[in-house]
Amino acid sequence: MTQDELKKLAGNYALKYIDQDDMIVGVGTGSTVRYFIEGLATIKSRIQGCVSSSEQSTKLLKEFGIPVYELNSVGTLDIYVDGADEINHQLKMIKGGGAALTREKIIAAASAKFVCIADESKYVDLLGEFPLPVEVIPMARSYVARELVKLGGNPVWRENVVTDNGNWIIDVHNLKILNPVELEQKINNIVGVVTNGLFAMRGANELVLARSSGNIDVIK
Ligand SMILES: O=C[C@H](O)[C@H](O)[C@H](O)COP(=O)(O)O
Repeated sequence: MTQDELKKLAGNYALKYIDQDDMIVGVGTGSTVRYFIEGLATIKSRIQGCVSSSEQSTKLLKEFGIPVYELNSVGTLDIYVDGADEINHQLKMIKGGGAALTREKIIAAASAKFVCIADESKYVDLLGEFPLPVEVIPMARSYVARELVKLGGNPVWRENVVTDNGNWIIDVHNLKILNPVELEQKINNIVGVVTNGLFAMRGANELVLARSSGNIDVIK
């Protein structure tokens, strides 16, 4: 199966988590989530709506006629479904390849359960081969980059990308992330960092993993 077919398989499988009527579902961003949103559209009469993690997902949800709510107007969400750029065996992730990391992290924090949907290529032993995205306040870009070098990384500014929050992204290459929780905290403590793409303090609760064979494994 192609990677795209596997993403679709994982996205459709996650519909099983919409197991009550009138749920408000937290939705992530990206090409895997796109399939989940397409699936949600087929059961939209059963849900109340969604909270969206990006302008891109909001646009798609609205095109499908799915109501989109502000996070501030709803309570704790039962479920948040999102993809990942890398996920390890402890279900800690690197996210933000699509620059949506900050809103994603906020909705994940405000949700009771985080279900990650991914194809097998995302499942890794050690996080860090995928460059770690860091969202920064624009004026802090060079300062933050110098601090990231001190942490052993090779920061590269993702030029021409502005996040939904009006900020910039630095991708940190060559990090061997042996302690994701510690690194997440250290990077978040650099002044000028909005957040970084390590989802380690709050990882996923379940991973819906589409194996290249076409089988789905649910890892908890
Ligand atoms: O900012 C983007 C998000 O963190 C995505 O969840 C992540 O990049 C995975 O996206 P995709 O499903 O397109 O690989």
